[in-house]
Amino acid sequence: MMIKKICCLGAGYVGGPTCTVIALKCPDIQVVVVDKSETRIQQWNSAILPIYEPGLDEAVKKSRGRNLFFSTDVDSAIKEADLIFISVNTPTKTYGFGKGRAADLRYVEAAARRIAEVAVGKKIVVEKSTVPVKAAESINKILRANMRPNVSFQVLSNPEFLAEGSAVNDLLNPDRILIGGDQTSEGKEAIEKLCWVYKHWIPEKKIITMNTWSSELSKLAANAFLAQRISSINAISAVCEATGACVSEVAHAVGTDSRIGPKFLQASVGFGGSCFQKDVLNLVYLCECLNLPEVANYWYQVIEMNQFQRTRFVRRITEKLFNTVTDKKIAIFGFAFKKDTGDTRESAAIYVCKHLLEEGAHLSIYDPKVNAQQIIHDLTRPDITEEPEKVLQLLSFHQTPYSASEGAHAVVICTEWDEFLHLDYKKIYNSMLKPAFLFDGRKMLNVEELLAIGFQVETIGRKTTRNNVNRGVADCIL
Ligand SMILES: NC(=O)c1ccc[n+]([C@@H]2O[C@H](COP(=O)([O-])OP(=O)(O)OC[C@H]3O[C@@H](n4cnc5c(N)ncnc54)[C@H](O)[C@@H]3O)[C@@H](O)[C@H]2O)c1
Ligand SMILES: O=c1ccn([C@@H]2O[C@H](COP(=O)(O)OP(=O)(O)O[C@H]3O[C@H](CO)[C@@H](O)[C@H](O)[C@H]3O)[C@@H](O)[C@H]2O)c(=O)[nH]1
Repeated sequence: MMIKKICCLGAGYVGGPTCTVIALKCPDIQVVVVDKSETRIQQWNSAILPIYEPGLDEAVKKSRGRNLFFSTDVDSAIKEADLIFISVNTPTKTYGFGKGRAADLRYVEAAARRIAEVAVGKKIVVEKSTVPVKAAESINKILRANMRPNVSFQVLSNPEFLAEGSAVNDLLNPDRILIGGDQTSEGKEAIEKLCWVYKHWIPEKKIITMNTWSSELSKLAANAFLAQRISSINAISAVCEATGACVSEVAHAVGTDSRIGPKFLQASVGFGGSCFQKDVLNLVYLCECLNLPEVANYWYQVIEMNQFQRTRFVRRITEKLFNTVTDKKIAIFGFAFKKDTGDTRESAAIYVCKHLLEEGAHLSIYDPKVNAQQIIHDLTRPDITEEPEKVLQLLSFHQTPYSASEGAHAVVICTEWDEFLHLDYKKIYNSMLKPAFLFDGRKMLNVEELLAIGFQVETIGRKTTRNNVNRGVADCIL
């Protein structure tokens, strides 16, 4: 039996783009992406997709209605599919045992129970969501305890490594595809079938197979290593700011060691996104449960350093603005957790804004892909503020960075959108109150040009005040 029909439970940032690329590259396979959210499915079937990813619109248009379908009819899709991806959300638990640490597996469990209830025939169930080690075993138990007669299941782990903002490209040209499964003949047969799907466009040597637990742990380990690199360079950025060393130069020098490599050494206001914090915490909780407190503490430091970096940045803003931001207008450039996405989950901007709002600053916010409704949602959440009404009065939203910065005391760059590289900063400077401050949380702008315009510039990982320029520190070109 080859795979003719695939169903994916969860039409989110992973399920949508992943299935779009499978449908694009496997015209012989019918792919149905289902979700319990009617709104999300309606958006996938409309001209304006629920998520922004470069290249996604075109890819969806090519396959939708041909061999790619988005539907809320979960049961029919499960029944008809040979292979079912579980691509539902696995957020950090906000209640009960493991609160603030463990992954909340209720959506994965609900998906498994639905599959068990309605599936007929032989099915391969593929865990694509990021989960703790041994989640596949739990899925297996749920399926077997509830399955109908004459049904058989094989559960595989196939974690996803795409990054938002480059999802389509990552899916088309992944570094590797990882598939874990039972090392039995049935397990190996299921692995082969999933390999066959990927081999439509991915060279065989990039497809790695292993046991299920290794595969599950590899996903958590990969994200922990990536997040750790960012926390490491951010820790060094604090030393740079205190000494006059320049973090870009240090990162360059460190990254040219071929054993270390240059990627993921970009110091910033802190990492965001739905994955890094959640998955590192997931690993921390796993270690705690395995009675490995030293290992848990080791990885927890990655999160603590990230929180320190965000707080440190806001403290620096406040200090430079003469120790008060109350009633001052501050323009926030960028709200997404990174460029080329409209996603704001765990964005550093949320925490920067939270602290500034607590100090009573007026924030005028501009982001090319995040709408006002989303920002209001993020900044009035109960974990961010106890005074949502007050927060609403302190916020304004803008269609251009120019209107956001008009009459402002400071501009704060939170997201590294390319368009911020090409703005008319002279015009921005002229429209601001003086002294005009610019805080570059992404270390993306040319400090010398901004200083020449007249800005007071503060950037991550470098001393940049005029005094320092005179002392020659401004030689550090970003
Ligand atoms: N976002 C990323 O870049 C990324 C990358 C790699 C891995 N992951 C992992 O992939 C998983 C999904 O992440 P995401 O960002 O796509 O999440 P998401 O929140 O964007 O999407 C999940 C979707 O699943 C739906 N859903 C939940 N339970 C369901 C059910 N029982 N039946 C049908 N639909 C259901 C939700 O309505 C939602 O639309 C997570 O485990 C995440 O850690 C995410
Ligand atoms: O040198 C760097 C690189 C990234 N970041 C920040 O780190 C966060 C995460 O960025 P990135 O990893 O590019 O995006 P994600 O979409 O979160 O992707 C990560 O998380 C996904 C979900 O698990 C994985 O699939 C990907 O492989 C992994 O890169 C963002 O806030 C970035 O701005 C930095 O501050 N410095």
